[in-house]
Amino acid sequence: LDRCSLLPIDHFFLFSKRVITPAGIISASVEIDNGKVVSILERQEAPSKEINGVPVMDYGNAVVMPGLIDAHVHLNEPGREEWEGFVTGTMAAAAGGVTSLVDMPLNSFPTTTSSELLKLKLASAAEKLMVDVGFWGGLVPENAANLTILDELLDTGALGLKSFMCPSGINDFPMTTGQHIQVFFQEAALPVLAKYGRPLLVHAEKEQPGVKSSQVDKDPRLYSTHLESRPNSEQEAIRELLDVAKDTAPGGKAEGARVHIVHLSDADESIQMIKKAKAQGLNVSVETCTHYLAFSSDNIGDGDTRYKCAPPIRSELNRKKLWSAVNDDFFDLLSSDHSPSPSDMKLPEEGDFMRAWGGISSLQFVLPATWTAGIPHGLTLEKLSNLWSRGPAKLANIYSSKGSLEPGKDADIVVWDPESSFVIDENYTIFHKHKLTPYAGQTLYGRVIATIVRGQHVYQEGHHATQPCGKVLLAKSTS
Ligand SMILES: NC(=O)N[C@H]1NC(=O)NC1=O
Ligand SMILES: [Zn+2]
Ligand SMILES: [Zn+2]
Repeated sequence: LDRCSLLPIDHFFLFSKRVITPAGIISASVEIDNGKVVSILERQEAPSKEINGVPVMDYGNAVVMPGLIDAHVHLNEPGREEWEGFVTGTMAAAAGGVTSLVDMPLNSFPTTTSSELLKLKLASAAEKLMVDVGFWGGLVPENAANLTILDELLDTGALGLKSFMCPSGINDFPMTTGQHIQVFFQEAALPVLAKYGRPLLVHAEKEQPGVKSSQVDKDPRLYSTHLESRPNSEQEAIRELLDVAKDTAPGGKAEGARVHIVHLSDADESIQMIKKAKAQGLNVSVETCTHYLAFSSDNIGDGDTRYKCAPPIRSELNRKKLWSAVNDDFFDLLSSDHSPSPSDMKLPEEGDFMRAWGGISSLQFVLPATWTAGIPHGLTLEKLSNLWSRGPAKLANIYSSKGSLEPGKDADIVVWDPESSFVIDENYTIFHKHKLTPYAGQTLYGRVIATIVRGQHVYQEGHHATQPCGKVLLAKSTS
């Protein structure tokens, strides 16, 4: 018995009337053998129970789609596994239809800022993964001017680098100022980023002088106190970052280097600047997160720190503008920025927004939450799939093997029912280590029926495979 899968067979067909392929949504049978998609054949009705002795799983009208790839997750292990960890994090991912994720270099201790520390991560992840997991390396002042350390970190397989332009909330992951990033980019864009073809991811927010201190007299239980402490926190950081990235355009001095802006919340000035940069050919990409598309400051109650994150969730008007940007194909991908903490660090009793941990717990819910928030805005299944699978696979450079359903690629699949709703109540199993989440109590559309990682049914209808058989996703070294 193969305990990696709830369906211990290597070779099988999936049938569904809604298979999401790069060529559109078709009624088809998908043949899977030895972890790979072998063929996708259009057919209107399910074949019989077997084809030449090979079993057929008939999923009827459920959607068969590439598994989600969440390129922005904090699993916090080693060092802070009491916050989340590889086991609970990847179980939640599997339950939510996420077949690969990329772990952030911070909130774990130590942070992932060198080859040795990445190896420590890899050792710590071994035999705990229910889905496939890659790793971003950290760019911090200490290594930003050390090309040898960065080269080794990428050579060991970090999928790219990530840095913060504001305090990260974690003392051992210090911020890189615009100045640091400028120097780093001048020195390393070609020999490090372009050499490996890997992106620099940036948390693009800047603290505004005087703003924080002007908040001290305000009521910390009001969401507005948090929101107004970071009013235009993204714009100035993005302006500086785009200035640094100007030579990434074709023919530019830094051609081949890529910059990615994580978790955009500001739908005004920041979007205009990024649009302009893209139009000028700069090699920049951008993500937003489900919580910015699902929630707005208008509906956050006093003291409800489950919603505290940075950049902050902004107004309802801003949320609508983010959806317009989704509809205009402005975003390259969506992510969770799952950044949980022990519940007491969210200060649920005091409800103090200024002192509570900033980070939202969401990994298990991003598929139904994105879909539910998107329905009134005309979100299509194909767009959802592109934003949650193709886009992140391209960012992480794993699109040759993942991120779409095509013959030859990994059979990473989520089977789900967009029309079926469920309530996240006390009867619903949350696999995150800590159950505090702003999605609690919500009714969401989009029940996950099965999650398949490289041909293995790792999750089906509330149950996980008994053995974690996820792989680490290491970038190929250039040598
Ligand atoms: N350290 C950390 O995970 N910070 C994350 N949390 C959040 O809300 N935004 C972040 O960048
Ligand atoms: Zn961030
Ligand atoms: Zn993050």
